[in-house]
Parts: sequence; C-alpha cells; structure tokens
Amino acid sequence: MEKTLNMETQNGEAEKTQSSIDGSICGFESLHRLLSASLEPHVFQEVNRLLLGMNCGRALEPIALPEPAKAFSSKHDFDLQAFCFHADKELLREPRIVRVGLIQNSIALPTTAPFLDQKRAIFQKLKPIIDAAGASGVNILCLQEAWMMPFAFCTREKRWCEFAETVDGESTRFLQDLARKYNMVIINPILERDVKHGETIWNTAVIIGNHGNIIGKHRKNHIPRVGDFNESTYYMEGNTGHPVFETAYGKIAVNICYGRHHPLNWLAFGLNGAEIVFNPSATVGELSEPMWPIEARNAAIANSYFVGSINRVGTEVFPNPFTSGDGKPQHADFGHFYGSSHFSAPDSSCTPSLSRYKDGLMISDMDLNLCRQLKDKWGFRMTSRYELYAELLARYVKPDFEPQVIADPLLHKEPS
Ligand SMILES: NC(=O)NCCC(=O)O
Repeated sequence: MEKTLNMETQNGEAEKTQSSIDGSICGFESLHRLLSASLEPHVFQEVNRLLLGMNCGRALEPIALPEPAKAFSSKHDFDLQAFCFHADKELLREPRIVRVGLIQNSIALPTTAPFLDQKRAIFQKLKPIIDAAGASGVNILCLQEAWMMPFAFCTREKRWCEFAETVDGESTRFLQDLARKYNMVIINPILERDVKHGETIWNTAVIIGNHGNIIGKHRKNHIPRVGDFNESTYYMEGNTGHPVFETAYGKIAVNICYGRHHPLNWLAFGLNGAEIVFNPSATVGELSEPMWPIEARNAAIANSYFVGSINRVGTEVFPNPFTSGDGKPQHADFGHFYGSSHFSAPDSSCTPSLSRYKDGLMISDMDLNLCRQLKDKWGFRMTSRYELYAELLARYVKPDFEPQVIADPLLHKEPS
C-alpha cells in the first residue's frame, strides 16, 4: 500500500488521496499509526502526550491480551488494541476496575443479497470478534449502531424496515447466548420494531445483562436530518429519557450516534449517574470526522465519566441511486464509514483509535474510581449552577420567549 504524505498538486488541488480510495489515511490505518511511523520516537512521544493526554501523569499504557484473543484477530483479520486507564489509589475504596470492549465492523454481504442472508452473515462475522472479547475477559461490550444491517437510511426506501426486530428478537437472542457464555454485559443497538405500539420503529439499544437477561432498552433521542442521514423517514425520536443501567460491572448508559452533538443529552446521562456512556454510531468522513475525537472527549471531561465511541467501517453501496435535496448528483452510497472507535476518560486522556477501514475490537481496563476523583478535583458538577440554566430553559421553551440581548445604544442611532 502506498504511503505518501504528498497529496497536493502544484496548483494546490487535492489529488485522489489514498484515504479516499481505500479508507486509509495515506496508506495508514489511523492517524496514530501514521504519526508513529512518520515521526522520530521522541517527537512522537511529545505529540502523543498532547494528542491523547495523560492518565495519572503518564502516557496511556497498552495491555497484553491472551494468545487466543490475538489468534482470533489474526485469523479473522480485525484490528485488536487494548489499553489501561488507571486511577489514583484511594485509602477508603478499593479500585473498581472493569474491562470494556467496543466492536466496529463493516457489513458482510452486498446490500443486494437476501436480507436474512445479510443479517446472518453479519452475525457470523461478529462471532469471532465477540469470542476474542470473551477470551480477553471483557466485562461490558458494546456493538455499533444498527450493527445487524446495512445503514440503508440514506435511501429512504421503506423496504429496509424489514430488518427491524423486537427487543427480544434474533439479534438479542444471538447475543444473549454469548453474554451468558462469557459472563458479559452486551449492548445491542438495533433497529427496533415495537409491535405493541402499532409496529412503530425506533433506533434502540438493548442492554443484555451478564446472565443473558434483558435489563432494559434505550431509544435514540435525537434523529439527524443532515446530508444523506435521512433517518427521520424511518423512526421516531426516542421516548425512554436518559436511563442509566446499573449492571454487575458499573452504571452505564447509551447515547446513540447523532445524540453526541447534543451536550444536554450527555449531561442528562451524567445527572442520572452514568460512569460509562457508550456512543454507538454510523457516520461518514466527509460529514463528521473532524468532530469525532472532540465531542466524545469533551463529554467525558464535562461529565466526569468514561465514553466509548464506536463507528462502523467501509462503504455500503445500495442498489438504487438516491439524492438528499442538497444539490449533489445522485449516488448509491453514503461515503466511507471511518471506524476510529476509541475510549475517552474523565481526566481528558483517550486511547488511540481503531482502524479507519478494518473491523476491530478496542479493549480498555478502566478504574471507575477515576470518575469521582475527577469530580473532587475539578468540581464541574458542584460548580455547574444548574438553577441558572433550568430557569433559562424553562423560559426558552415557552412561545413568548425573548432572548436576553443588550444592544449597544449607539448601534442604531442615526449619525448627527
Ligand atoms: N447515525 C447517525 O445519527 N448519524 C448522523 C451523522 C452524525 O451524527 O455524524
């Protein structure tokens, strides 16, 4: 694979870069790997310190995984990375270390294949990655948004609704067996069909407990209407609020994809006591890549919790071309889903990202004591002055709201 950083022609026009061809960044799987290969080690160390932050005064440490997990990764060709977030030692509390995993994947068959075959092929593809998580002793595992189907919502064709499942449907049953087998909490983001409410369709995360039980569900709160993300054609804004699920391994919540652009959404999960918030997503480079590493990290800092960000990989081509009223010529794909799944911590450190184009499993140990330690250190929750904002919001949602603007009296005065 070509590895060149020269991407500009003499007239400054961008050539077709390696990134736009295969999803790599100049032939590298991730920015981190590009920098590591391109910089002198001591320079890379400094760059790393600023880009990824420090955890307890040190660069984040990679952790060694058991051989069977590595064997799954080589045999099935998925990116496997693992790191450890420490917390300071406390005198009155034991460390609360949990091992958490994120899985990103491309679809397994062309979108023209029979729907059942497509879904089953994704199950088959996921199985060894989940087995690797199990072999690594992962306690909590989260899959990507609508992992059991192509992200067909760009098309606006209603036939893709056939992929929707009930909360206890096929995908949940598939994962329940694995949750039991590996004593693992699994977050299962699906397209949900709510049969009891007139077949309403939702974008939902089902929380499966480590005994294979269904703990509950959360439905995506904010639905995008941007670019080809025509998701509002398919499902409604969620009606489950901001639940936090108390599991055997910690208090977790799920902020599904586009919800990451809404700071109040992140806040609400924090107010309900989340220690880890997962952000299963499906998003493409052209639209959101510069925002991706910033929003999750900011949420982790502002809310003193860990964030696990997951994005699918690959380019999904649909049978019929579509447009989205944005002046672009008709096209048959969304663009490249850039993967780059990673963890962010409340102390502003974060892991490098998984590959931009390969399936992957990102694992991290995290001492949940870090959440309270950061609250004690920075006091963001204590100093938040929520009453000010509660009062503003209460006025803002009323139809007769007047913005508080104080105009310069000289602004609209006629010159004398
Ligand atoms: N799936 C989804 O909500 N995507 C919206 C695009 C984005 O938020 O980057």
